[in-house]
Amino acid sequence: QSSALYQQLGERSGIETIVEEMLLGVADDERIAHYFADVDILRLHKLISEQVCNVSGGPCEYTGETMAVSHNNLGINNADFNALVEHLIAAMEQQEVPVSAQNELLALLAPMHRDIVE
Ligand code: HEM
Repeated sequence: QSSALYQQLGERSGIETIVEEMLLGVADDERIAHYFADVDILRLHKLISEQVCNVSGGPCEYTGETMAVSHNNLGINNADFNALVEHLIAAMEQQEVPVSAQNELLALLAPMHRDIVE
């Protein structure tokens, strides 16, 4: 049984759209785009979609690396983290995800901050 949050995010296809929009925003944001210059974006899209699906209570397994390993030595700071979150919020707004569900997802991602930011 999938969670209410997973459903409010639009299930698998809604989540894939949200993550795609987020990555498009990131790619267009000179504050943080440079981090992604040499990254396989299709793979990243797949992995972040899996992860969002999984943490939101959907029927997905996350097959990527831990957040600590994958962000190790990238030098990501608080402002970078907040910039990416801005694009995530904008993408959820665009998909008309209710604000309460947006906040629920952000609360589930927040604990990852300590593994991502240096
Ligand atoms: C809650 C916030 C974030 C989540 C959920 C997240 C999630 C992920 C995931 C699932 C991966 C793939 C892991 C793997 O390769 O197996 C990844 C990789 C990556 N993330 Fe994040 N991330 C977040 C924040 C950030 C921020 C703020 C930045 C930089 C501004 C960033 C930059 C990167 C880069 C550059 C990679 C690719 C690393 C590589 O392939 O060498 N991430 N992230």
